[in-house]
Amino acid sequence: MSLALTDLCRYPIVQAPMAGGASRPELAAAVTEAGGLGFLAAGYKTADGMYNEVEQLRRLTGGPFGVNLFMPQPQVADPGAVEIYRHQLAGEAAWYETPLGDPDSSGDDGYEAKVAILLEDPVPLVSFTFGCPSREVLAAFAAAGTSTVVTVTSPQEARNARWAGADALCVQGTEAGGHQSTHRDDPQGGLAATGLLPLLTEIRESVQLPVIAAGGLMRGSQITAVLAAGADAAQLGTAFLPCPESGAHPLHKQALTNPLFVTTALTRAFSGRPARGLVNRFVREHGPYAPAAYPQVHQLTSGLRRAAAKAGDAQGMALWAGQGHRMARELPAGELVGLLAAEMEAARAAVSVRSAQ
Ligand SMILES: Cc1cc2nc3c(=O)[nH]c(=O)nc-3n(C[C@H](O)[C@H](O)[C@H](O)COP(=O)(O)O)c2cc1C
Repeated sequence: MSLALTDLCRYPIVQAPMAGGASRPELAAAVTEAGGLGFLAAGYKTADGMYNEVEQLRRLTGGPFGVNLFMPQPQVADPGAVEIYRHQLAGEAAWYETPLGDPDSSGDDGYEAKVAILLEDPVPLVSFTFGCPSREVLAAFAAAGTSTVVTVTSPQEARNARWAGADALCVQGTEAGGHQSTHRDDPQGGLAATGLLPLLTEIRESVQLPVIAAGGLMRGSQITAVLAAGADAAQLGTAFLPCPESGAHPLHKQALTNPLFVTTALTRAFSGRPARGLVNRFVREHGPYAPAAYPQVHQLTSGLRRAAAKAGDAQGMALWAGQGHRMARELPAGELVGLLAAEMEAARAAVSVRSAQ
């Protein structure tokens, strides 16, 4: 089965799955109802938590949607490096009056159980992040009538995903907010080497699969540009963060366009894996020292992140955002989808006028 996104939704606009609470069923439903494709994020949730959200979403819309799963990560981190980072974060724990998490607690978020639920009660689309599922798992989804998307950050990952049987790829450039979805974490900084457009072009030339482009896309004109470069659809995360239906923390929403947060960076500070977020005090102080240790660092800092959010301290929160964050617009999700579609149309018209001259 190959993925005909245009059969699934009116506009080639995918709302990115966003773990950590942003992509709530209300957000996914509003996007789907407006003619885009809404997504739920199952990462960091229990299998029951994912199931409840799927049921909630089904009550809100009869339209198509996707569910995103994190691939389980091998626990290969250097324990000495994690201990040193724990020592470094002791001052944060004292400041926020909260203990550091246990880095060795199981990082298993119930991948197998989630796969079993989604096979028993199929959804239209399932996407995978941080790796590629086995051929057996992808074949089982195909047999259940579910289309599969594997997120890739390099041509090699794209070829592997095609071999494994993915129906489509989500090509993620380094501009993207949140974690880089590299299939292997390279301690030297991650394998994702290029921005979206060159990566998209290279993958389109070597892998014949439908492609969803992701990373830094905030305006309809940018979506038109990636479609012209060979993408079948665009996946936007940061653009949907400020929507009233998004569950992002109010400080996170405000920070996107706050001139205090000028820039983003890829940092391991919060999770031990490269992820793009606004540069705040925590990123500046700890990013350079954070070890390549996912999910150990994620577990170590989980209480700190919660405490900073509770204290209303954006300088200690993980403010995931893509490079286009300054262009974020606070609109209801349905209106944002309509505006993006109108901007795409305007950009297409401008190009055809220019080429006719
Ligand atoms: C807050 C946030 C959380 C994210 N969580 C996930 C996730 O759970 N699964 C996933 O595949 N991608 C996740 N992403 C990455 C998006 O899928 C997508 O690649 C990215 O948002 C595209 O870049 P943009 O934010 O500039 O639009 C997340 C992004 C953000 C901003």
